[in-house]
Amino acid sequence: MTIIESKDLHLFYGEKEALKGIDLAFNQGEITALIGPSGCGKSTFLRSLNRMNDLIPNVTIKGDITFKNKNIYAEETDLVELRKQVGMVFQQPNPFPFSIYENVIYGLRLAGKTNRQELDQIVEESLKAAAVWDDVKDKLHKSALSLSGGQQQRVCIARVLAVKPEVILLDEPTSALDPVSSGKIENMLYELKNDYTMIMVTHNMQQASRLSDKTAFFLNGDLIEYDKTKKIFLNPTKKETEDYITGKFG
Ligand SMILES: Nc1ncnc2c1ncn2[C@@H]1O[C@H](COP(=O)(O)OP(=O)(O)OP(=O)(O)O)[C@@H](O)[C@H]1O
Repeated sequence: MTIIESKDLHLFYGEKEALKGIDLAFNQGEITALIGPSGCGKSTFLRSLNRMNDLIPNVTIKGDITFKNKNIYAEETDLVELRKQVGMVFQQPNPFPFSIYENVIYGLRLAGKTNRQELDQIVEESLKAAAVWDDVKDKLHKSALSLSGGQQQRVCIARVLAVKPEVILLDEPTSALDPVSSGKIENMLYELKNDYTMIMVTHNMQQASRLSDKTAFFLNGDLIEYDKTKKIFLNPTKKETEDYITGKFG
């Protein structure tokens, strides 16, 4: 079942057309990898899915994005609610300068939740799901900034999980991390696969092929090919896809 979908999506930064009519539908419970050379529009597309591009001046968007059959660009859209349901993890871990505990419950506090017992439980569940509970359980009230980059990224993922999103957007979530931390996050995302729909920009072809059900290949603002990950990696239809996968460019 489709949960989020773009229809003929065009995005301009000033005069520059960064997305040239993207049609893509994401199924509930699947992980999709967005791949393609630098500057082809992957992050721009990802950010459009929860309206993060709204924050950038001079952006014009045409076409539609629907989340659970509702147009997210409609005037009545509640952006806080949208970003809760369609959460985002960035390339650089971005914990707030508060304690680990306060980071995880940030969204819940905004939503007015104050029951200590309930918050404690959500903190534990979210940190466990993000595979960082054992690292931090004895220092929940220490600053999140005191953690390693990999631990910070997992706390940021816990922060997203705590508000129970339906879709998680990940923009190169492991590219700033060492291989051990990256591996931990990859395994954790794999475990979360059944409970969430995930859409992930990655430059790491092994990561895309290990983790994702579907892969979308972008080039110069166009979607060139979108299919099951196996098909894209083993038997792509388009020559451009094959050239990219085999490392001929990018
Ligand atoms: N805030 C912005 N203002 C103007 N142009 C932008 C902005 N962000 C991105 N662009 C341009 O839009 C195009 C697509 O960029 P985008 O970051 O989406 O590509 P990408 O495929 O995610 O690249 P990378 O893999 O390097 O992150 C590029 O030409 C980029 O220079």
